[in-house]
Amino acid sequence: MTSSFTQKQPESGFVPLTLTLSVKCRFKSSFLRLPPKYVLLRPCRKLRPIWRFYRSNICRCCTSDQSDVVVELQQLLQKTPIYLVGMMGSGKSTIGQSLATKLSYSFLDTDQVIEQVEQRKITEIFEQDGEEKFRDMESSVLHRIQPCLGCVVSTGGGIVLRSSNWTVLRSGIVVFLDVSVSTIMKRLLNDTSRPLLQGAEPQKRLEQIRNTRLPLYTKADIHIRLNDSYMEEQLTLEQWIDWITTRLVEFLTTQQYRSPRNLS
Ligand SMILES: Nc1ncnc2c1ncn2[C@@H]1O[C@H](COP(=O)(O)OP(=O)(O)OP(=O)(O)O)[C@@H](O)[C@H]1O
Ligand SMILES: O=C(O)C1=C[C@@H](O)[C@@H](O)[C@H](O)C1
Repeated sequence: MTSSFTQKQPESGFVPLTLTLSVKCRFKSSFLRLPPKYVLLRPCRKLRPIWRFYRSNICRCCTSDQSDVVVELQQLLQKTPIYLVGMMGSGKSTIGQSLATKLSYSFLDTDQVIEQVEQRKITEIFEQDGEEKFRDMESSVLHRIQPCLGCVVSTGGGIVLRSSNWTVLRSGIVVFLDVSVSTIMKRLLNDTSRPLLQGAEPQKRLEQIRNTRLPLYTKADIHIRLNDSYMEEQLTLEQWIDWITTRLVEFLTTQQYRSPRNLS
């Protein structure tokens, strides 16, 4: 995709603008792979198709507003399910609900479905039946909701542990919300609903869990990561959603998309 065009020196008809796109775009990471050197303001007729391609593929983030991106994404998705994975407290349920609303998708949370089916809280299930039994329930719910066309599914933090779950996850687009342990600790400071964090030294436990699961989480199609806990806390929900939608469009319009998916 990096056409020789982007490396060209300015010629007549080009107005060189050494714009740093990061000034205009909120999230550098989604398009820094194709940094344009020159922006064509008055392209000659021969170059107009290239310019159109350039504008729609490289400067999407700068030239369109988010509603354009959402419409484009809906068309690209064709109801393909989106599975959010990540650590407890990474925001899968919170972000999932908003993302679903934005895309006119339905929203499902595997933890909530388990609690409704079992008529028990997850902490009670862990206490009474143990973690393995909970994992069976989680797996069963995930398989039963398939194919969840037009759904954003917020999954339990441990869904990635069972390889059989990946056959379902792979029927959609898997998005890993990677939030730092320090941010999770702040979010879940007074929370008692996550059984795995109820022992002593919850931060140490979170770090252990994250380290063990990271190779599994990173099997996701899209990895959403800021690498900066201060920024993580500053980002509004709307900004998280804009970022994810932009990354989804990018994913679906590049060769990263492993179509066709098994949606039957
Ligand atoms: N972007 C955010 N900014 C600030 N707080 C957030 C954000 N996302 C989630 N939270 C808060 O963090 C807590 C956990 O969020 P949420 O339940 O969405 O995480 P989760 O990934 O679904 O967790 P779990 O896997 O344990 O269900 C909630 O109190 C929520 O309000
Ligand atoms: O990370 C985990 O293993 C868990 C995360 C939550 O979503 C719940 O599924 C449960 O508390 C276990």
